[in-house]
Amino acid sequence: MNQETRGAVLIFNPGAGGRRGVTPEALVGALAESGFRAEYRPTACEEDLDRVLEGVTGPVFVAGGDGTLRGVALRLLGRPGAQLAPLPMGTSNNVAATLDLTDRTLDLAHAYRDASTRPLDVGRVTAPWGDDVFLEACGCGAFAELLCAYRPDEPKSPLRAVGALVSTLTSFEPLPLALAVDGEAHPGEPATVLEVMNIRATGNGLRLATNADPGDGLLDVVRVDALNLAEWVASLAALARDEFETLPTVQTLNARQVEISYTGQVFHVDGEVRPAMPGVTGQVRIEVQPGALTLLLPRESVQ
Ligand SMILES: Nc1ncnc2c1ncn2[C@@H]1O[C@H](COP(=O)(O)OP(=O)(O)OP(=O)(O)O)[C@@H](O)[C@H]1O
Repeated sequence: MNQETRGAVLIFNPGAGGRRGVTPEALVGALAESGFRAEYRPTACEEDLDRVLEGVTGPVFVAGGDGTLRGVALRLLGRPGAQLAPLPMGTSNNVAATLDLTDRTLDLAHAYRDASTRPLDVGRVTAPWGDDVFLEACGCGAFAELLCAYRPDEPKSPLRAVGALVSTLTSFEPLPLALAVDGEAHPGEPATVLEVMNIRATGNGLRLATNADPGDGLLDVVRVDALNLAEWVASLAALARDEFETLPTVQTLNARQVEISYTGQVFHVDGEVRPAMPGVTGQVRIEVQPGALTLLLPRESVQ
């Protein structure tokens, strides 16, 4: 691809957790050396993206974490020619980690000198609370409850995270869920976690779907049985070893379409919470939209 005179837009989240002294000016300079005339369009909050991305097509470099990438991705959906170019600068960077974008932000901007495109699937959700789109994952159970207890809209706090973990683990009851995958019913015991994943990790780098590929046109359904204390400990140890899917308490299925019974339980969509709606019943329907977005990535990271 000849990138010598390509115009582009740079989105830079000054509040992203992994910024470490990187500036938008330094990124514009590095991208210029990589062959992109990147115009930096400042944003003070996610809502500003509506204004700065109006009518934008072509490459959009996103310096930020998963929240910033989600904000840009949702606005580029359905725009022909738009390309999402991640420059991971967040705390967890789950999407970037799945794409093997592990270089430092500025080094990565230089690596775009030799860039190439690849498709990125998204998950589409139709639920009693409304319609949603996810890049990472959507699910219910202990992780969604934990995120809800943590209150992700408030400033990050390790102390609040510990409090949320303790309150969730001591009060959580496994959910008796009806699950259908590509139209086939999967009866099972109550579940501790049910996650529909597009990438390998969600939350604070929880690698629940070790082998997920965000461009294969499939979602990974990860279901965890009710756990006793020893199994909780084994699960955490397996997560740390990146072997979560090998646990006997975990089932993983590939799916194009998933239906989960809804009895008002808390869900999460990427890093956002969809709070409990007591008394409401129905279905949560989740479908993959293959290649809904186009990624622009350094060629060395495109398999
Ligand atoms: N374009 C933007 N400009 C300014 N602020 C933004 C923008 N997009 C999102 N934000 C705000 O910044 C917060 C943090 O962003 P982000 O999630 O990208 O960083 P992080 O939390 O450090 O990374 P990660 O989600 O990978 O752990 C978001 O929750 C949102 O409130």
